Amino acid sequence: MDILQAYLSSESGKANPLTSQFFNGLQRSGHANFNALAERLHASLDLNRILQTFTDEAAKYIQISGLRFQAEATTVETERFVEGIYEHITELRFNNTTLGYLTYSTYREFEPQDIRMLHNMQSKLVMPIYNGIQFYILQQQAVKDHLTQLGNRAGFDEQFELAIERCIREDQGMTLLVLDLDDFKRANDSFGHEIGDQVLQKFAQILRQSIRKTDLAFRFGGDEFAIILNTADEPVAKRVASRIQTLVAQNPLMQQTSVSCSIGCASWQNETQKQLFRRADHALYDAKTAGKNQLKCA
Ligand SMILES: Nc1nc2c(ncn2[C@@H]2O[C@H](COP(=O)(O)OP(=O)(O)OP(=O)(O)O)[C@@H](O)[C@H]2O)c(=O)[nH]1
Repeated sequence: MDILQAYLSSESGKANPLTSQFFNGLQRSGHANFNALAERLHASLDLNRILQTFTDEAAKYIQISGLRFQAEATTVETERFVEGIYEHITELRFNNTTLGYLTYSTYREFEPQDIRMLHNMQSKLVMPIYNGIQFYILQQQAVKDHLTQLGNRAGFDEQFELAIERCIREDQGMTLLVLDLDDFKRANDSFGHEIGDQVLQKFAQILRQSIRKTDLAFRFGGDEFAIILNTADEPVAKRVASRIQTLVAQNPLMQQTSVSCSIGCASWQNETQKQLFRRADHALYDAKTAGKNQLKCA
């Protein structure tokens, strides 16, 4: 049975008379009381949880296969989001500014009374969503390096732990690259701190350009960086490292400041975070002592 048939069948509850009665009752009385919902929505700052709580309540009255909230800062979806046949998009506004857009995915078009009720419910969602977005932005700032906009050390620790957990749980590999600019102190001393900052920003851009969306790049601080690659395939890791070194060598600012980059690489081998990091760091040390601008794999 496909999703539409399931939805149209009586088992799915589409034609649930109790729901209809309740809903019609609400409409007749002119207003539904969503104060309890408002309280529950205010109890969390997590956008996913806020959206899920709202959807669970809305689903008592209307069949929704999924709800998505898109803001400038982020997009969140309800768990097990299923694309329906119809989409109903509404704007969430607060203080005359757009917070984002809600997309209801459904198997039938909304009736005017559905829309009226949803708008009533949505009025309870505005403040919790606003607070959730502010909280999300603060959380992002806490794990971001301000100069390069890459993840910072705290962000790395968090993501590195998650990556190792994924390796254990899903039997999927990962590779850690640790990178350090060569002779960056000399570039700083010769061209000044501002140019030094530009070198760091350019290098961060090269890292972003050299990895896939599923990989992550970080700046630890100073001229030290790391990349978590979503694969244990050494040739793939070597290709990424080589792309980075080539882009650095071809870049006019890097050429002008005579900065290159050394890279240490290690793939996960049933070990702890510390052990994997130590192996990659040793490989980086080997690359430095072997003359810099090199890649060494543990
Ligand atoms: N411009 C700038 N420089 C920084 C920043 N953070 C750290 N540094 C400088 O980065 C330099 C790092 O120096 P080292 O660790 O000796 O690195 P290096 O000269 O690349 O040495 P090798 O790795 O052996 O090639 C120091 O001069 C720091 O002052 C920053 O945010 N901006």
